Amino acid sequence: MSENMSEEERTALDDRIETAESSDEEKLIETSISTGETTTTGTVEEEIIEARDIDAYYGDLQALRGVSMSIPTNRVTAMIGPSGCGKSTFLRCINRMNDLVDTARVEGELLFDGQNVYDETVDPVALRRRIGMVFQSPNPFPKSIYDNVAYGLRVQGKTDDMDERVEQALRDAALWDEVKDQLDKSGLDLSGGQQQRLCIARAIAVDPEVILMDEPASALDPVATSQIEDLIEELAEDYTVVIVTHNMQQAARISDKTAVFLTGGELVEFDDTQKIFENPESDRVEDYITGKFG
Ligand SMILES: Nc1ncnc2c1ncn2[C@@H]1O[C@H](COP(=O)(O)OP(=O)(O)OP(=O)(O)O)[C@@H](O)[C@H]1O
Repeated sequence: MSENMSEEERTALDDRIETAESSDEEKLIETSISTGETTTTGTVEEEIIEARDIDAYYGDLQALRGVSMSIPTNRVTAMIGPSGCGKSTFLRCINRMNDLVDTARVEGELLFDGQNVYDETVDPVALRRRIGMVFQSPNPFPKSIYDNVAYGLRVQGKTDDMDERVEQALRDAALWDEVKDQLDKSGLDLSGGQQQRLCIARAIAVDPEVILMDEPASALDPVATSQIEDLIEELAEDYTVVIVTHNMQQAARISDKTAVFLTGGELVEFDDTQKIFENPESDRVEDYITGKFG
């Protein structure tokens, strides 16, 4: 419980806890005092990532302008907005993938689990183990299904119980039943949707805390897209998922929080998904959501 509460606040809180009907409600209140934020729907969430005033540049081009937001733990957070507004750039700031672009530069603070990922002491490779990524086009390695999943585990020296770990990752990615009898088959011989679930299995095999997804279903047909959407919702029980999507209906269907970026790399609104889609604060967001532009 917070040390900085006034006597009055403490008494008010004690009253609330006493009258809370269930122990779950008590837990909710407790969480709000330690780290959480109360959302527009009254739920309380812990945050795992906090962006503070992030500016990002590619050479002279400014791709993000003063972006600040807190991303809740074990939820799906969607980034939407018109083409070129900086959604992918923001996603790639989170696990420092932009380091791989020579001209890219990031200013501001991006806290993950309380530490600025841009601190000199942070090893980006170790960071990316904790914050995995799934890309737009499925990109399995030209290896067997088994080896695709085992790859990251071997790199990390986690070679004990390998068969169990591979199976678990494939199960968690909702692919096991389809591939369990053909684990030696090349990952490239799977369908597009299966390949993307294989990439998700590869990402989760190394047990990250956060999974970043950059339009993970945009190259897939409607059935495969729906499977990926179901999977994303399931993954959020164990992982924090941050997804960039062009598809507003997809964001509305699967995300808990939505960030709306508009042209010029500005984050215009960030809130509970329901609020963004039903009653946004900003007229520009309203126009975007209702298809008046973008
Ligand atoms: N590697 C790069 N080098 C130079 N400029 C880049 C690079 N990547 C992105 N940009 C530019 O940065 C801006 C933001 O791009 P970003 O890909 O983040 O937008 P986005 O909202 O994800 O777009 P889309 O929805 O089309 O994928 C754009 O003007 C883009 O042209």
